[in-house]
Amino acid sequence: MADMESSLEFSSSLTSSTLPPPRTRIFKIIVIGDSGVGKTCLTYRFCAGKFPDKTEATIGVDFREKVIEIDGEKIKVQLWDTAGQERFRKSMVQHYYRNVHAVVFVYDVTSAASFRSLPAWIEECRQYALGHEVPRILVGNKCDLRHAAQVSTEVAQQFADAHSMPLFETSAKSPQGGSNDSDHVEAIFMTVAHKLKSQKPLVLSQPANTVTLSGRDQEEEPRGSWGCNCWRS
Ligand SMILES: Nc1nc2c(ncn2[C@@H]2O[C@H](COP(=O)(O)OP(=O)(O)OP(=O)(O)O)[C@@H](O)[C@H]2O)c(=O)[nH]1
Repeated sequence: MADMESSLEFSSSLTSSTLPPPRTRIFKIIVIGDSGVGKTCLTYRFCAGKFPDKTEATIGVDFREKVIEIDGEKIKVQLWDTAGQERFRKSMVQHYYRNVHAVVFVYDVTSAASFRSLPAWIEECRQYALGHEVPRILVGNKCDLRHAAQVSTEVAQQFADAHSMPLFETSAKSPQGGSNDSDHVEAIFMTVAHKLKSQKPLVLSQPANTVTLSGRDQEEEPRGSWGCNCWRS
């Protein structure tokens, strides 16, 4: 009996010490759009849960991460907040586009110019070989400034439909996402994460107890297809 107990003890300690740590999947999502549309505020809002006190133009790229749990699985959402200003993005741009799992295009609902720039941002994605198999969403930010809106929901929806993207209108600033009919920032990124999680095959992963600040050196794995625009939350 004593032998049996000690062998059980041995086998359980062997199991716990030899099992690899559980792996946490990482979803790399890049956020792009003109300077000033609110990319930093949106990513900060999702990761820190609040509107930042103060922001400055992003130089190169900033990373923000948040671990979320979906259906009992911990997933790391890694948001790459890219610089909108050309002079601050040139040297970094090729790094944004490596191993990307989803793209968030942002425009400012109070800036028609930022909306008109969207085709150029889509074209840049195409140049870096991000095709329609990579999930993309369109976000109209600053809905708390509806009175100053220059881009109507109808026009934005037509553009989104033409590019097979779901449209979300939100506010990084308002606690409730802007007006009553606006989307919550958290819900938008969670919707993207749910979609990515449901994709097969699996995406990047790492042991749960390691920290990654950059996705640059991670190996690429095949992605599933996600071309339809029918998954609005
Ligand atoms: N009213 C309002 N202002 C916002 C909102 N989101 C961002 N802003 C403001 O818009 C300005 C630009 O926001 P950022 O998040 O720095 O913009 P960005 O797109 O990251 O800009 P770059 O880093 O230059 O590419 C700041 O003054 C923010 O306070 C919003 O939802 N509502």
